[in-house]
Amino acid sequence: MTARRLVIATRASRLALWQAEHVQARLLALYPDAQVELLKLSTRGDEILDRSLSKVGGKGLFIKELEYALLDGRADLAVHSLKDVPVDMEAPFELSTVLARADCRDAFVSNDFSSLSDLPSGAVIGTSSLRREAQLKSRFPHLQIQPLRGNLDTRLGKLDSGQYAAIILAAAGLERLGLASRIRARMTTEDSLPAAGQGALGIEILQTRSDLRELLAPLSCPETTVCTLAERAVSRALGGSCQVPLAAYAKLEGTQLNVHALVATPDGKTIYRAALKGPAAEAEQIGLQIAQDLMGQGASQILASLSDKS
Ligand SMILES: NCc1[nH]cc(CCC(=O)O)c1CC(=O)O
Repeated sequence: MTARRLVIATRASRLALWQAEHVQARLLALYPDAQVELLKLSTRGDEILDRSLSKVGGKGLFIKELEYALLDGRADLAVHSLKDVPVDMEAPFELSTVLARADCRDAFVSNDFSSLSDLPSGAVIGTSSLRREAQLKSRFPHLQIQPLRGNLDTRLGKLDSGQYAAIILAAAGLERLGLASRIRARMTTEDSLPAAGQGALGIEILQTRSDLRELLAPLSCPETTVCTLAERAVSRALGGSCQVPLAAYAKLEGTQLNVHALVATPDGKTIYRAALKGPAAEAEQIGLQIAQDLMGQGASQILASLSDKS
């Protein structure tokens, strides 16, 4: 590899910067002669902190500005939390690389309680994720859910100011920011099935950049790639967005992929679950079959009623 310059587009939040710097460090370790720089951008998703994201247009909000930078050549690659990358990425963009996953579980964070089962009736839990809300309401119907927006530091600040008895956050984000000590309990995937791609990082490039595809290949984690292929296939087949309480989680067991998914009503009163094991080589097919299973159970009505409202 000859010396060259690479620019990484990133959001400017502390978590996004950690992720971009992680990719920067991995690239520099591989290509010590390269010059790897960060281009920090503000996205609409970062600017809209007062309204529920599900009402203002969903996940793409966090990545558009980064894609403009790829298009006009200001940046070569964009680093994202895979969870925030729309499942229907289209030409000229490509999800070229999925890196090794950190803990994909949701974390229970509280100053006063050590787990969800310790919370008294009526206690207020902060989360703006419909997926977390539906699963919480189903498992702990005596708790109250209140919206919680903002970056990780903002959300922790709101917990500390006493507005919530507890909040639910992705364990991976807290770990990356050195905040793992705030985690009181990691929720089992039975109690809170994660979002497709949770805990993994994805790199986006222009499809025309086969030079980059090769250069980034050593960063790819084959296990995480295959798991998230299945998870994102479930989400894609269900027209997944953050307007829908939808979870998908895959685990690699030898050569077999074990995939679990659910679709719920936001009140948690109905939860359709599906699971399927199959050869890892058929990851996307397994995801598709799970989505069909969920649709057959009744998920299609939930999806239709939620899209009517938006
Ligand atoms: N929805 C925002 C978001 N996107 C990625 C993470 C954390 C890191 C990850 O899951 O990869 C978070 C925060 C959270 O859900 O608590």
